[in-house]
Parts: sequence; structure tokens; C-alpha cells
Amino acid sequence: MPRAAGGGAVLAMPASRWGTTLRESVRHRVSRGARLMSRTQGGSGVAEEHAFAIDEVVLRRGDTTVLDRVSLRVPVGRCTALVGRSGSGKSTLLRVLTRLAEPDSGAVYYRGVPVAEWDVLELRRRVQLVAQNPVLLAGTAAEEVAVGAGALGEERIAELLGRVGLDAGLAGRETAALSGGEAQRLALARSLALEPDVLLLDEPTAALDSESATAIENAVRSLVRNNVTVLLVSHATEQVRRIADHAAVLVAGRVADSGPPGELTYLEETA
Ligand SMILES: Nc1ncnc2c1ncn2[C@@H]1O[C@H](COP(=O)(O)OP(=O)(O)OP(=O)(O)O)[C@@H](O)[C@H]1O
Repeated sequence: MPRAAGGGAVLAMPASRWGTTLRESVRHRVSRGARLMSRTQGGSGVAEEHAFAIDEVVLRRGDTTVLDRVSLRVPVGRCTALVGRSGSGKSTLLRVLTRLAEPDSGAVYYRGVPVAEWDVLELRRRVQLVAQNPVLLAGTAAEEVAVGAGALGEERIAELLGRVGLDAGLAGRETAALSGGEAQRLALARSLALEPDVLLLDEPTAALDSESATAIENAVRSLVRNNVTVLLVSHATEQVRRIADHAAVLVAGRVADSGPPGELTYLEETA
């Protein structure tokens, strides 16, 4: 199976440009991986399919162990929240999932296939990371939404902007003139245009007023209802309780607790 080098820009490639051989090969392995069912995080015994399986991941930077034997399951079609104090390793874990950071040891599987075996561009098309401070690549907001997806009609652009709580009138605005919160929502609209299987959202509402935050929460719930998998980094305990099905608490690079948000003892003190 051909491999692409990691570390490139988080730019998606239109589906029509994927190599057929690669697609066939990965499809075969994915269908095998999708059969690797296991118990839910809560131990209810209900079989659940996992988008990501993370096993004993260690990542060091200099003297710091940023991720310390992190193991986590991210179920398909659910919203999983990642909470923890600043510096606990949340963003780094999202970067590991999309191969923007390579662990020193441990294993990460996407749909049952080690992430290192996925073509990195295909992985990043299916799994869209919306960073806290995303890099915008185009001149206007409308062009930005279409960066990965290619030509999009005005109506589709307006619809995508609306889904993230942005006014359609923003389409012609220069991206350089957008606020941080607008830029992050635009990056989310850009990701949604690619109809991803998984969204990794790094504090998507931290810079938003409550009305805009509600629009994002509604968008997340609607995506999850449509079987999109969401991994959400959030400091907002109430938000986690409102929209997450599962939560994992990171403390100094370790998973200190995981389960339904209402049952997590660490949630209040770390969020
Ligand atoms: N390239 C690097 N070199 C050195 N230290 C790093 C590097 N990348 C991350 N770290 C450190 O790893 C720790 C975890 O960083 P990370 O950004 O993942 O935390 P976080 O939980 O997302 O924090 P926040 O909530 O503030 O966004 C921090 O202490 C950070 O300084």
C-alpha cells in the first residue's frame, strides 16, 4: 500500500483524485476493521464500532511526556468529549489522530487500520481537524468554504455558513478581516463541505457568544444524528453534558477518567 509523507497542510483532496488501488485496498481493510467490535467504554456490554482506537500512546517533547500511555475508544456516530486543564495534551492527541504528530510508542487505528497505513491525505479528508486557530487559505469566505471541496454554488455556500451560525452575507468578506470566532466557524464550514466521517473540534465555541455557541452545538448534534463521529475538546462542563455521549478526562497527559459525562468525577475540576 502506498504511503504519503506526514506533516503536510490539512488540505483535503477531492474524492475523485484518490487512487483506485489504494481505495480498494483500504476499503478491504476497513471492512475488516469495522468488524472488530468491542465493548462500550461504559462497559454496558453493547457492541459498538469504533472510529478511532488509541492504545497506550506515548508522545514526548523534550523532557515533557505530553501523552502518557493514552488509551481511548472513539465510537462511530457519537460525540466524545475530551476535557482537561490547559496543557494536559488534548490538542496534541487530536494532532496524533490526523498524523500531524507522531507518537513515540503505542498504536492508533482508524476504522481498524493503523493510521500510518492510511494515505495521509485520505485520512485527513475523512477526519477533519478544526483547530483552535485555523489557518485560512483563501481570499474570501466563500472561496475558503470551497478550498477542499472545489466549486460550490452560492446556495450551498450560504447553507454551510448557516450551519455554523454565520450570515450568508459574510461570503464576500476578506478572510483576513474575520474575527477569531468567525475564522474558526469558517474553518468548520470548510470541513463540513467535505462531508467528513469524523470531526475533531478543538474548543469550537471558546471564542463565541452564547447564541453562536448554541448554533455550533446544534450543528454538532445534527451531525451526530447523521452518524458523523465527533471528538470535541471543550472546557465548558455544561456543554459537555449537553452534547457529549462520552467524555474522557486528560490529566497531565493521562486519561484519568472516562465514561458518560454525568458520571465523571474529574469533570468539574478539570474543565
Ligand atoms: N512541540 C512541542 N514542544 C514542547 N512542548 C510541547 C510541544 N507540543 C506540545 N507541547 C507541550 O505539551 C503540553 C500539551 O499541549 P497541548 O497543546 O496538547 O495541551 P492542551 O490540553 O490542548 O492545552 P490547551 O487547553 O491550553 O489548548 C503542553 O505543556 C505543551 O507546552
